[in-house]
Amino acid sequence: MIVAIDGPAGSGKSTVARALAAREGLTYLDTGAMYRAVTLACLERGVDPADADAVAEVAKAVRVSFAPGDGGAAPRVLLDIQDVTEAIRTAEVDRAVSAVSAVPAVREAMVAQQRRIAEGHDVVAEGRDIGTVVFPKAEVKVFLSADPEARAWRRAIEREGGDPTAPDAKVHDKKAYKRVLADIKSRDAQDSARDTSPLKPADDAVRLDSTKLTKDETLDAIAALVDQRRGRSGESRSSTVGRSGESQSSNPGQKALSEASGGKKGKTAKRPKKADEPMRAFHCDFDDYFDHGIDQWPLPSRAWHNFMCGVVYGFTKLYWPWVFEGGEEFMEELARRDKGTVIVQNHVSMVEPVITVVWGWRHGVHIRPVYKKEFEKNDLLTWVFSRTGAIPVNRGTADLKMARRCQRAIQRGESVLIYPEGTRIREDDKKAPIHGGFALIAQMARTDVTPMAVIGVRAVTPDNKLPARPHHVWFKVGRPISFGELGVKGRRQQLDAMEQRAMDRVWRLRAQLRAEHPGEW
Ligand SMILES: Nc1ncnc2c1ncn2[C@@H]1O[C@H](COP(=O)(O)OP(=O)(O)OP(=O)(O)O)[C@@H](O)[C@H]1O
Ligand SMILES: Nc1ccn([C@@H]2O[C@H](COP(=O)(O)O)[C@@H](O)[C@H]2O)c(=O)n1
Repeated sequence: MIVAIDGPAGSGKSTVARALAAREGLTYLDTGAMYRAVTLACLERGVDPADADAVAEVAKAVRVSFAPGDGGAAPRVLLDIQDVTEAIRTAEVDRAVSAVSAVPAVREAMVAQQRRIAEGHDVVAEGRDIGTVVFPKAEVKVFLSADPEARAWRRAIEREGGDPTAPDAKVHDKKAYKRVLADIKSRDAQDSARDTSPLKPADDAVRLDSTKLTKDETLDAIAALVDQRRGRSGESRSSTVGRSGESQSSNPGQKALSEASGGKKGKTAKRPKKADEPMRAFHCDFDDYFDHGIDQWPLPSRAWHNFMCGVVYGFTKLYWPWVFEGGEEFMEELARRDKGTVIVQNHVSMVEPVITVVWGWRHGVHIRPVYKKEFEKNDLLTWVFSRTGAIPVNRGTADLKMARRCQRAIQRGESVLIYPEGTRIREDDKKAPIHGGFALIAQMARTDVTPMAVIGVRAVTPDNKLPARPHHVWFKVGRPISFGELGVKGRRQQLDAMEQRAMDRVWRLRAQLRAEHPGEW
């Protein structure tokens, strides 16, 4: 499902989209942040935002992506590998961004990146042209507006460090408020008047004016549309919304919104979460397998899983005789506790995740590898991945859905297997940037990170081509690292320290294995 939320600055798009994403398990896409990141790149490179050709070159050269924020906070914005989350929110970027975003080549580059990010995902995307251009077939389209004064008031309070959603919120600096109001009006005018993808409601968008609505009321109104679209219209939400200030229309979504915002108190019915519902044999989709514990799968699926793991276990033991040094202690430790761990390994081939999964299976431990969604080239492959207990990740986005699935798996006692190098590293001197999402997952699940290293696998496919050759494979299992032992305070600092410590351990374990088995890689 795609939920598109468009509207002018300060109307509440990001606030509502983030909350909706968390509530509905959707991937959140802040497209404004992408245009801001390109604008920052221009400013940093001394490119004049009015020079369309030079701006277009910058847009084509940079890659904007997202990484999960700390413990459910807003996603971090990455410009190539630089974290620009805070740097893109300055008044200087505010003033230049509309000129940059009006350049057609910039829009082309960003829209392509946005569609790529959303591929295969349930997404809530917010911006100016989501319902009209980026996702014209979005299942839910909302055009969220508010009076310019209300929007400037919110932004001014926010800039003073206050919370505009608090009941006693006040603007202290009236001059600053006037400057913000002028900036907002100028941005509205530029964004609405440009030739390419101007800010305007899609014909089939539901219009919602948040001037007199609270944040929760706005969220409830949009969530009601999502419910209606998902066929959950019989259920009512616990809170009600006030007047939207918009007239009724014949648009069915608008009607649903009017009903939702009509002031009638709904029953306090808790919508069952999909992951809590038992699975029914032969009535499950891929998501069911990703969302549920392997022990919760229907009997035929568990039987198939056991059969496959048994066959693969036997085959790998014979063809790639493998050992896990320190593996028995690790399994004993896992057996003593009720939570799983986040396993991180170096990545050389496709052999190590397979062996690690069946090694866990042999010990009665479910190890769920996280795999790139790009591998899902067709339904058959997705079927295979889903039945092995693997969990997909949409790389290049703040894939909170994956993070939450992993968190729940760990809390159920399963462990997750992550390759922070992201790609297979087959040369000694090749260094890949580390994807730190594993530390965040461990933090969300309040568990530890277990480093492991593997060698011997490069000789299985020496030219990175099939057929795979028989060869010995060695794993070394490190001691789980807890956040408490890092000796640092603060969520962000702990994440950084964990990423560094865990990967250093992986590489140290690999060096030890290589010393023990000279010539092996
Ligand atoms: N209904 C509301 N009532 C009061 N304040 C709100 C409401 N919705 C959002 N806010 C507050 O207004 C500010 C602006 O909201 P937000 O950043 O979500 O707007 P936006 O439309 O995403 O703006 P932009 O396009 O500039 O990113 C935030 O501080 C938010 O907490
Ligand atoms: N889909 C979009 C989103 C944003 N823009 C431009 O970026 C500016 C900043 O957006 P915020 O949501 O962060 O305020 C905005 O003023 C637009 O110029 C866009 O063109 N299309």
